[in-house]
Amino acid sequence: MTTTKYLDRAIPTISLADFDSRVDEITQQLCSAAEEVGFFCVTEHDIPLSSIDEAFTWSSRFFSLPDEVKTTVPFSNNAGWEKNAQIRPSTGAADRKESYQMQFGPNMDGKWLPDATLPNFQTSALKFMHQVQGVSEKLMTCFARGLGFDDDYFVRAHDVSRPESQTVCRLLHYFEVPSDSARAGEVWHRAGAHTDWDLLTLLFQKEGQSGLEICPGREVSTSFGYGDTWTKVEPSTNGAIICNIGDLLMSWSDDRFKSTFHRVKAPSEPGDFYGERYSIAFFNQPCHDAKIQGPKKKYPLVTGAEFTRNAMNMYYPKISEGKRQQREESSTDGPGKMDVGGGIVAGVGA
Ligand SMILES: O=C(O)CCC(=O)C(=O)O
Ligand SMILES: [Fe+2]
Repeated sequence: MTTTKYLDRAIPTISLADFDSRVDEITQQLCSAAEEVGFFCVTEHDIPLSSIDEAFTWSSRFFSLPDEVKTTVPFSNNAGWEKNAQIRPSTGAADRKESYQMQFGPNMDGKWLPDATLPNFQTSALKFMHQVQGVSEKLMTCFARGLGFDDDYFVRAHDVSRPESQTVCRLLHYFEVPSDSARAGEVWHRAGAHTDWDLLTLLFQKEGQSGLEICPGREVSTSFGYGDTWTKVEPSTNGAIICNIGDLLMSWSDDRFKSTFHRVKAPSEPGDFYGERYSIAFFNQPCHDAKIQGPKKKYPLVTGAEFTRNAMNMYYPKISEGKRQQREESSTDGPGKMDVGGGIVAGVGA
């Protein structure tokens, strides 16, 4: 087995305290973090730690439900539940996890469980999502300023009160990995290396549940290759939000801001975390009718709907190959590796 090469890279920590009076300073810090690493940590963001803890409690309540219940809200159109069904082009195999994607508007029709099944879940989830949207809007304001757009430019394009909204909050649950999996010759992908294809991702992790790693160095949003030297991003202990630039903001900034490859490593080396792992990712997706083009017009103008479709086309052939490969593997490994969620999960902003 090969040993992972690691490099300590500093992940900038940026405080949003006194946002209105410090907006220029924060803009400058965010823009340089986005230009250099593509990942940064946001503190003093006004979401209380208790709300984040509560969101994780709801998440574990949701995932503790029997699969027969969760399968009544199956994944389609970027909303709903899937299990072992997301295939990454970088690995060609399914991530061993389950996820539940929630949106703000009509895309969730039929995708919320009835209140009798999980009382107050929908209300609590939407409350948390609006809090995260609030932080996203501050970051969007700064990135708009940094690029010379008017302050509301990105906020308008990501208006979650419109039916055209595509923004997604994704609850994630990675399964425990058997500690002898490497010896048994098995590879348990948690989240294979990828970039997110949204504007900006806000990620909540749980203390002690490590595994997130980044690999900076991508120069243009149209390239797929990434290096082999990783940097660990440890979960925060104080409610800090880990944020990363997605492909959409990379192309919308004419490649000035970097959408960085990252993964949740399949544990295989001493010190890796093998236990079950929960995280929550909030993907800021453009409204269908948003018009996307950077200030220097490096890439042709596309709408939010077209951008998502182009991203799907770029990944889809590789995903299909992966699906075939997974089917072949499943036929020798037995039912443990079959999709429960069914179908290919793509176009999820990640
Ligand atoms: O679970 C994590 O920590 C990261 C998840 C992620 O990168 C994604 O879902 O796009
Ligand atoms: Fe991601």
